Amino acid sequence: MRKLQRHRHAIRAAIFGVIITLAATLGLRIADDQSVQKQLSQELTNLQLEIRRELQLHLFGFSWISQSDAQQQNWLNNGPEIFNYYRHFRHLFWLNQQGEISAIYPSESETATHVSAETLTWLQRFNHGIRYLVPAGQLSEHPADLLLVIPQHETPAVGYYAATINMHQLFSFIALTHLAENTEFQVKRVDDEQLLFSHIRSYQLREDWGHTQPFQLFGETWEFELWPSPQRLDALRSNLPILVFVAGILVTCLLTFVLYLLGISRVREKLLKDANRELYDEIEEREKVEKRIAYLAEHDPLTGLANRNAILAQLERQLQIKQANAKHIGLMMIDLDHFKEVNDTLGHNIGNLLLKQVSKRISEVISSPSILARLGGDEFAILVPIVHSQLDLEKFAEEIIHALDQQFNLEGYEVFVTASIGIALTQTGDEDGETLMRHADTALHRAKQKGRNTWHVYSQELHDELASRLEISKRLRHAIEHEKLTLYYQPQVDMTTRKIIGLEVLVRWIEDDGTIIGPDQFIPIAEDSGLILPISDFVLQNACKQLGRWRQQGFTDLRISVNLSGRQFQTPDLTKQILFAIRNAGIPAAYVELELTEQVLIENQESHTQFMHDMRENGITLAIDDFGVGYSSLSYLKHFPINALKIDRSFVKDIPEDKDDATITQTIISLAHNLDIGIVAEGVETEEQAQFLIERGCTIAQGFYYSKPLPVDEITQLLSQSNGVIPAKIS
Ligand SMILES: Nc1nc2c(ncn2[C@@H]2O[C@H](COP(=O)(O)O[C@H]3[C@@H](O)[C@H](n4cnc5c(=O)[nH]c(N)nc54)O[C@@H]3COP(=O)(O)O)[C@@H](O)[C@H]2O)c(=O)[nH]1
Repeated sequence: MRKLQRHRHAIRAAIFGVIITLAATLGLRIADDQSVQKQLSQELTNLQLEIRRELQLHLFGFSWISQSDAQQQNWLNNGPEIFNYYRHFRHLFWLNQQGEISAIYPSESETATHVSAETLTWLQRFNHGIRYLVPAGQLSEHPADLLLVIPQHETPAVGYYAATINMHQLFSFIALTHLAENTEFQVKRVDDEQLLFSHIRSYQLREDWGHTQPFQLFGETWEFELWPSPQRLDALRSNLPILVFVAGILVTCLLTFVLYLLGISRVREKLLKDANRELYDEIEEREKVEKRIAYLAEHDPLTGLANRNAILAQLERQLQIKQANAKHIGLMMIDLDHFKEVNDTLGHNIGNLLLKQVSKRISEVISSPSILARLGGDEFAILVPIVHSQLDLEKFAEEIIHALDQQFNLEGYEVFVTASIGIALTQTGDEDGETLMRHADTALHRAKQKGRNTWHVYSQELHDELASRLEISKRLRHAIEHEKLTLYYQPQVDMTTRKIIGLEVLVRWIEDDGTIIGPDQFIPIAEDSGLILPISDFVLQNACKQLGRWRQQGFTDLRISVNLSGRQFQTPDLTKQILFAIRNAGIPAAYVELELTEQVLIENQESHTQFMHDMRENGITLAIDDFGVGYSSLSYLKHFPINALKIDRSFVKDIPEDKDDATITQTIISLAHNLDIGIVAEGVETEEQAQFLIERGCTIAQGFYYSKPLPVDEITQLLSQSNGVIPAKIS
């Protein structure tokens, strides 16, 4: 259908062309046929005229003869001459008044001797001297013959001059001399349809092409008829209609073909145009994509800021062309504190809004030629190409922290966010961009460690410290693999009876030379490197097994407290791991307590809540370590199934002298009582501290006053002595 549509002009031209050609051909053919009809009619008229002329000739000739010599014998004597000149006479004869043929030429002719009375009566009506042309009737045996009669009623001649005309011969002569070739001709009498003459080879076209004309005689009417044979008709007809038809068809075909070609070329043109347009669209699209790729290669799609690649490239450039008036080039790395919680609790859309607004606020603080970039996630960087002193950057960092200090309104949510900032400056001028980035990142890490919402400047000391941490990390891995870790236990004592009721498990690293490295020195490094996981597993497994041994020795009331690291919560099977250790050791879960710091607890509240419920369901107790130094909000206490709070030793250290610490300690004890959970004081070192705590209702404590952390042998010995009651003073 579409193809037909495409070639509609060619189809129309073909149809119109054929119609016009046919119409023209038909019109010409009709006109031509009319002209042929006219010609045939004219030919018939001419034929009749010729016959008449021939008859007239014979009539005049006969009159002249009859008048020139009225003697009947004489003109008959002139017969040969007359026959020679007027060739179509058949007979000349004289009829007397009685109707008898008294003389005839040629004399040997066999004809009737007299006419009938009827004919005679008929002849007698003719006037004297007037010529009559009538059918020969009984005076000739040839029905077509005519009779010329001139009545003579005066003497010496009384009778009739008569002559029969051989009409067949006359017709033949006329047909021979005046009838066109291949033309059919006939003469018949109208009255009886008697055929008088025929010059016919074919009747084929008679019906359609026959022309008739009457021929009036005295007494009867003949009809002349003429029509062409097919050959004559072909000859008569003009070739013009055929030529017009052929020419019309040719022109139509040519026009149709041209329009068809035009149609094809139009289609091709359209296809070409479409292809061109598609190509242009594609090129345009590709250019857009390329621009987008180029843009994305240097920009962060969310904030529109420069990205890591762009700022690194800028940094490299600035390092190369360091300006004369700049002492240093600075790089600040900014990381939002606890951004993950915003994402987790309010969703990614709000998280994205926050990132946009943070980037806006920081942009408002910085000025040219500094460049702000988003490195990814919640991490931003600022390149400061001209730095006169470190102090400038420290002030700048403060400004940024201050700018973020105000709440963010994000689709109805009020969100507070702080940032940690790592600062790095060029010192030697030999630093490359990657190094400066790494330094800023290291400083950022330190700022986080410092408690977040602060900044830290990268320094050689920091570098050395990190190098040392790296070294420790390597040695620690080696120590874990070669079982250089051991467990110490610090008694938790009922201060009223001095009886050991539990033991906190504390890990130690014994070096080959016997040096004991405390967990303060390696736990943070282990947490950073992930080594805390195998360490924690080692501690838990061995502590449970040791409790199992002690229980076998009869210390069945004893409870162990094991510290959990925040990193452990990132392992999916922590619950399984703990339950396995307990079951593997064959100890009741109720004698195992897990200690978590407030900080660990607050991070990932949801997963921790589930974990803590799992623990409680299995009978394991939970204590909050270092209570009071972490978060100001205490509402989380409602949500977690906690068994005990451990008052941080920083509050215990200066009681009872320090009124603030005394108040805080008192408050924590009251809080635990009100919540109906246990309370343990950490770091009790003096009798006064113990007394203060006991008087305020805190009876369980842990501290050097009762016992330092001890290896398993010493603890076993201590437990065995005095049935687990701590002597007044041990050192
Ligand atoms: N995740 C794990 N953390 C562990 C593990 N073992 C220890 N730790 C944590 O390391 C921190 C340091 O522990 P440590 O050096 O063993 O110090 C403990 C005690 O020695 C110390 N303490 C106890 N009483 C006193 C005292 O009277 N004075 C004083 N100056 N120090 C005292 O306190 C530490 C125990 O504290 P806490 O855990 O908060 O109860 C420490 O934070 C350990 O938690 C481990 O296996 N896994």
